[in-house]
Amino acid sequence: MNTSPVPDPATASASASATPDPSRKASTTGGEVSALLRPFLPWLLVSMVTGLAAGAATVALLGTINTVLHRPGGLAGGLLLTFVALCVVALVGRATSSMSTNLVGQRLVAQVRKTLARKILTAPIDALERYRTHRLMPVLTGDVDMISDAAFVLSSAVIALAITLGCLGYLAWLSAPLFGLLLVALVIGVGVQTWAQARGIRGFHKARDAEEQLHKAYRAISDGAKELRMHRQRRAGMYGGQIEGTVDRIQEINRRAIGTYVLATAFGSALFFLLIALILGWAAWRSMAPAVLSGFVLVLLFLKGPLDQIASAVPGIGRARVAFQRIADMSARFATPEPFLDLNTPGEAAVLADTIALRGVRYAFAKPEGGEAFVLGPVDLTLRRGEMVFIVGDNGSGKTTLVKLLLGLYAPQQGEVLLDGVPVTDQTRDHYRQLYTTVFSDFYLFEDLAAQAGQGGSLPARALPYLERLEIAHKVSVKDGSFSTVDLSTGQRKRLALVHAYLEGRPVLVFDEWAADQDPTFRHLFYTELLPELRDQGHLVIVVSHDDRYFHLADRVLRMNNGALLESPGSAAESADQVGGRGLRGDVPRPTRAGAAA
Ligand SMILES: Nc1ncnc2c1ncn2[C@@H]1O[C@H](COP(=O)(O)OP(=O)(O)OP(=O)(O)O)[C@@H](O)[C@H]1O
Repeated sequence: MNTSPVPDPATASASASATPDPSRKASTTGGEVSALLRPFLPWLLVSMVTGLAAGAATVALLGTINTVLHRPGGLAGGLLLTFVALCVVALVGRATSSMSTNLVGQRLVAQVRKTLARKILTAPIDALERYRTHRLMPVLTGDVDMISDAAFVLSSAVIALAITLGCLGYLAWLSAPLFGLLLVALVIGVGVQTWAQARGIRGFHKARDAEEQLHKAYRAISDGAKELRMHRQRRAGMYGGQIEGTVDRIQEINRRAIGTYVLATAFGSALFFLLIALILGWAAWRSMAPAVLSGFVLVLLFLKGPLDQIASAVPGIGRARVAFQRIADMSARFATPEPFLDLNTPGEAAVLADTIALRGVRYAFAKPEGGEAFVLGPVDLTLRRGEMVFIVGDNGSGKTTLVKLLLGLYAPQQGEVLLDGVPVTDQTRDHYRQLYTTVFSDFYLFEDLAAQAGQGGSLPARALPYLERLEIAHKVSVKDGSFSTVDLSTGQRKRLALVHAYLEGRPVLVFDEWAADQDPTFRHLFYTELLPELRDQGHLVIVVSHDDRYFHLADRVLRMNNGALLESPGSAAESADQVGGRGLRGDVPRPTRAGAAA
């Protein structure tokens, strides 16, 4: 029996899909953020060193200017050379620091984009299903862009910080008592900014939560556009209640958060002018060398620029921190990829020699709020090459879940799947999946047929007979490895998905409610000709269906009933008459819930 490491989500908290737990967030974020930044440490170091050099050179320039102001000869001789050299260092240092910070920012964004895409592509399907799409998109777009924007701001903020530190050093050297005064003002200013930052970040977190709600509403107005046209009350509720309310809430939260920063910055400016007044007062009270006083005031006034730059960068950096936490949280949720899921090499084609079997397979979903957890199985089932098997049952009885287990999309929490008698393991599951071509009821139609291009023969020529057979050749052609259009009716799009299936030529074909959108004539053709032909070509054909008029055509009918599998007694006997017993195993009907014999 497979002792899969996949945890039973039934025992997991149903809140897994809700807002992240802050304590968990804090513990995961630090690690994820430092893992994201680690590859860029050398560049960050370059940025820091050159930024500090530019800052030091700028401060030295200020010192030189102050000296020149109090020297009779003005800017000449050695001082001129020093001035020019310092200008060069300040400019080159600033440019290098800006470029390396920007490079780090852009590479970081590119890295985050690739990492997230990779994580989504390799995440277990059930983990993706728990993390809802309306939560995924704001992270992939808004949060990543936020970091990109912050990278620009950060580069000037780093230099401003370097200049500030240099200026502080110079001021300390100029006059210890005046520097003492400045230090007191700085401690108060930094304290107020820190308070503003904490308050601002709290606000940005709230706004970010509301943005998820907004995204959900945006999805509803695009995906549910038709329904909303038809229902005035719902439309009004959607706009007035959900969108307007959420947008106003976001606006209000952001306004307050940024307002806090603005107040803190204004307070900082007031403090600054008070400080200058105090220094001038001090100079009047205690005699002081003019060069010291002018130098102090000159550098202090200059310092206002970098300080303002840092203050204006703080909200953006605060928002980037929130965005970073969301990215890190999503990253941590998908931290356990499916093992052995290859993104690079096409690999060998999978082969079905004889059977696919489920042995004691059980799967339980997480318990939804206020509802019962759905449990499927344990299920025992053997399917053979060249069989046409229908999976039938009421809505919500577990047909799609059974198919997902069969396809290897869900790993069984108990039991095992066997391919030709060999258990499918984590290592072989992705290869095993390549046996199947699927058309789900909520299928996604890829326009390009590139995956089939390498199989010899011209793709348009190979596709044409299928397009003709499915009566869509007058609408669609294949050009440059893609369908010329997918702007078709739902039924026609499903026919295109079937063309994919034909062209792929994989051993097992799975159709989940394929015929539901087809007209009666084509539905008849599907059940009576297309499916039997595929079966006769040696494919194992699995059909999830509610079309009871055609159940008698199946070699076997498997009925799902509230998570239990029951092989329909009629189907085997009926089918035995019709298909000469092909693919039948003479199984007796057997409920395969817990306790059933394997
Ligand atoms: N991602 C999920 N999380 C939690 N429960 C789920 C999830 N997907 C399905 N379920 C539950 O599992 C049960 C079986 O769902 P499934 O989609 O397998 O039914 P089905 O037989 O294919 O239904 P239908 O005929 O309506 O397509 C449902 O009751 C549903 O509530």
